[in-house]
Amino acid sequence: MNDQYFMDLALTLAKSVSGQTNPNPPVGSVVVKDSQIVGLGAHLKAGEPHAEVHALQMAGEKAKGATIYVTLEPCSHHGRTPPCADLIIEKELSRVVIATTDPNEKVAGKGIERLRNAGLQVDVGIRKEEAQHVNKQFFHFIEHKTPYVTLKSATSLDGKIATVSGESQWITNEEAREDVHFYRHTHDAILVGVNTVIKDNPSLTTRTPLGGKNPTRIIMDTHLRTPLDANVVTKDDAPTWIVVGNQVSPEQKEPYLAYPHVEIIQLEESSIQVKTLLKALANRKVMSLFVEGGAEVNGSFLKARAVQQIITYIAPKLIGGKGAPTSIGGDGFANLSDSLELSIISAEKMGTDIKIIAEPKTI
Ligand SMILES: Nc1c(/N=C/[C@H](O)[C@H](O)[C@H](O)COP(=O)(O)O)[nH]c(=O)[nH]c1=O
Repeated sequence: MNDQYFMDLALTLAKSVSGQTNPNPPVGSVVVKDSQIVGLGAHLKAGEPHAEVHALQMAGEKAKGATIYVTLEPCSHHGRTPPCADLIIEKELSRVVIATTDPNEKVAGKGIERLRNAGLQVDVGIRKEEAQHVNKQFFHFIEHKTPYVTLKSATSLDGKIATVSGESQWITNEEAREDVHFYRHTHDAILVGVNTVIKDNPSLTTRTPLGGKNPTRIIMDTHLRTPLDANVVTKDDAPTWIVVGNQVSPEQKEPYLAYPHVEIIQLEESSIQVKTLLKALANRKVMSLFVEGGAEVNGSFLKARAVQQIITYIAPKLIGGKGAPTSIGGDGFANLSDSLELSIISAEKMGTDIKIIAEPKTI
């Protein structure tokens, strides 16, 4: 047995609650005494006990003299729950192993300092990269005060998202389409352009075999063309925010007031700038955004370089056609040197299709 073994278990617990702890980070914790696991836990929901509290509750008396593994530095400030650092001291553990420190400059290092001042041995950095990956949405939001953006595309092998006649359902297979719903569950909001609403009339809800959290539906719709009979308007299984430009009149907005779950967010500018949109969403505590297209919307996010993760599903079929749309439209980059350089994080078969996860190269 070693520290990595127990931290891997804590990370598995943290990964398992991705998407349900927002606006808090997903955290996992394991308590070990004489190489025996005596307690484990994860933070299950914002406002409820932190992972350490669950693990220490399970450990009971065995916590005395034990080691606690936690994927994120124990909190030292009074949030909606008392500080975990104080609880660890009170339960008289002897050692604390932390994967990564808190990115929030207000609290970074304070929990560690308090634990060391109380005489506990504290080791930091076991499985640091993995923990930062588990918390990537939360860390990005804290550091940049703007939502973590995942751009998703589903294309044919020749990069098309529809035929020249506009037919698009379906290009990728059942398994790939179900996989998309996992990302809907783990992101606070999902965004599509009004053309996708008009063409596909999507519901944008999370439909996995066991359900899942529905993200807030965001429609980029400068001139408010979202049809009143669209699913995102008539169905209230998730909030719908329609983002419009400053030329939309009160009369145009009035019919949407009949739908309590629909809200119109009017920006100061005539055409929606991605950066302004993201700021407005961050102000509404949207920490993560899943962009499902279409091509023009994807093009605007690419141009703004406002993308942290790209998920592409590729089906083994060729569609062709000069006029058939590809996954990223817009103006694009005239010079190759301006293209967005990526790192391929993973490439895996998904039934007959391929799923590729990529991230922009860190500058
Ligand atoms: N055309 C394809 C996709 N098309 C994605 C479009 O955004 C489509 O409108 C929404 O996925 C529909 O949402 P909902 O199911 O009604 O909630 N996405 C895919 O993953 N594969 C494809 O083949």
